[in-house]
Amino acid sequence: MNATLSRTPVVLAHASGASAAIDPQGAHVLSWSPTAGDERLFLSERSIFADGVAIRGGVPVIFPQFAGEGPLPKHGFARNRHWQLIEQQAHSARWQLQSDAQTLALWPHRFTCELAVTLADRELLIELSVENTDSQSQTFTAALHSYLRVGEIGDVRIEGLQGLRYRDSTQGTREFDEAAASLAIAGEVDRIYFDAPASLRLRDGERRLRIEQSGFVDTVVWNPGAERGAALADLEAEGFRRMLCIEAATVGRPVTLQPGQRWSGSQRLVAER
Ligand SMILES: O=P(O)(O)OC[C@H]1O[C@@H](O)[C@H](O)[C@@H](O)[C@@H]1O
Repeated sequence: MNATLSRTPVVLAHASGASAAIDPQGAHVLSWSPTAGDERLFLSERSIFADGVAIRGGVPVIFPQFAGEGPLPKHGFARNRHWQLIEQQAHSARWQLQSDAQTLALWPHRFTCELAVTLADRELLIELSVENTDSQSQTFTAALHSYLRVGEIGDVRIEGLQGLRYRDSTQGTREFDEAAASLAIAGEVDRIYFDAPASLRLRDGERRLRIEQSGFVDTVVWNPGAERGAALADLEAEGFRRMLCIEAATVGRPVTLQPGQRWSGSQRLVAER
């Protein structure tokens, strides 16, 4: 990674009072407040801001491999690369990541990714697109790995997952059907919900967050729990209590693009209360 590249975050602001900050490494949203003082994303106090090191919190962009679903380093390489800022306005900005010698050495496919971040009144929209700029087809998995800030993990509930098939990654590849209309998080949770709905709701005390996705077909729910959380060197003590990842993802059915084809997926966070 080029150490001379600036890591100064881009700060966006909207007339409604909303703000967001995005690090050029990974085009990584670090912070989103729909109103002043109401931070909705979790960012670990122990996160390491070194070039090429993944940030613990915010919204990591996962491409071209989700977790350990292939031969690449965990979660691929997009989150560890410097993205080029290609457009910036007061409340929106767009970054680009193109294949280069380093990405081709890891994954032999030419591509152009774009990430657009747009603030609106009580809303944050994150849109990822991938274009196959190669002469061969390419297949990938991807996610917007959002770390949502919560008051106390034991008190939150996720609505909208009932009836979905999921893979419980804490039990290898075993699959189950979600029975809960309102899912509580007790201990480590690491699940891929297949064919997820376009909208979920997170209840967190008085706060309500609507989580919408399009393009991405799955939703990942992850919290490391106490034991695994303590083993993450870049997560502060008891940090697992303050975070819940609800990720717009495409894992179960990877995307295949023919030369010249483009795929896009988005996640929209709406602070209802
Ligand atoms: O520690 P990392 O590489 O950022 O990954 C965090 C978690 O990311 C989640 O998306 C995965 O489902 C988990 O299995 C993984 O542990």
